Amino acid sequence: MTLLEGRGLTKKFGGVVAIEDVSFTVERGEAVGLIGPNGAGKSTLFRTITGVHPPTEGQVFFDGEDITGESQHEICHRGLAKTHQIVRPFGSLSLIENVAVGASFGGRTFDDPRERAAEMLEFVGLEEQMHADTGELSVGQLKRLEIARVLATDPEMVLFDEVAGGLDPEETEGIIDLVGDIIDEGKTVFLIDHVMRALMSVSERVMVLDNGKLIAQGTPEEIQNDDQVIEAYLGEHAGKDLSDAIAES
Ligand SMILES: Nc1ncnc2c1ncn2[C@@H]1O[C@H](COP(=O)(O)OP(=O)(O)OP(=O)(O)O)[C@@H](O)[C@H]1O
Repeated sequence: MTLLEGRGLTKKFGGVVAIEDVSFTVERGEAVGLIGPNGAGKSTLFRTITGVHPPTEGQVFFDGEDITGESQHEICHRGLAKTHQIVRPFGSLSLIENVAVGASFGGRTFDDPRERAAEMLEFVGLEEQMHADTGELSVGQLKRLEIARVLATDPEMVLFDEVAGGLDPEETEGIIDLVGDIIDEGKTVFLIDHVMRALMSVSERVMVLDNGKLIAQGTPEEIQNDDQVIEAYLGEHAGKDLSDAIAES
């Protein structure tokens, strides 16, 4: 059953067409990856879905309802949440306080937001740092904190925007394992990542954006052998084929 659907989504910034006529569906419980060269429109698509900015044209449906034009807050309350590409916690608050604030975003009420925050921090492996200052965290730990913040809102579906960006290989593996745990818990997941090997290891299906257009979708294996996808990436990794780009990512 379809949980998220985009119909003819276009987003223009002045003369720049960031995404153009993008239509897609994500089924309940599915894990879908979104790839594409730099500037292809991936983050814009995620922001358009989650109410950061409304589409110029087209509609977004979540759980059968038209959510086009709703605020981030309203969309979060429906159970559709997104991690931020650049994590900016409240520096003056401890980890548990940051996540407890997250638990209240979207207007959801929990009997004890701190208890919920503590559970989420444990789930992402930050229980020992619960009362620490966010300034003491590594990039990998900040990404885990961001995941805890989003999970605290009790989403049915999570959009991960480059959750492995800027991490070393070991941290990347840890974060991707965590995304795998979230998928195993039954959440529907849509994720962008430049670390394609990692993305393909957790995605059942992969969609490809190039120049704002959805040019292909299929299983990770189909995508790696798709001529249009290989061509889109050849521009970025001149002289290499897609499998090399994936192996090196
Ligand atoms: N707020 C904005 N104002 C103006 N132009 C924007 C804005 N956001 C995105 N763009 C433009 O839209 C296009 C798509 O950008 P977007 O960040 O969505 O691509 P991306 O695929 O996520 O790229 P990357 O992989 O480098 O993060 C780019 O040309 C970008 O400059």
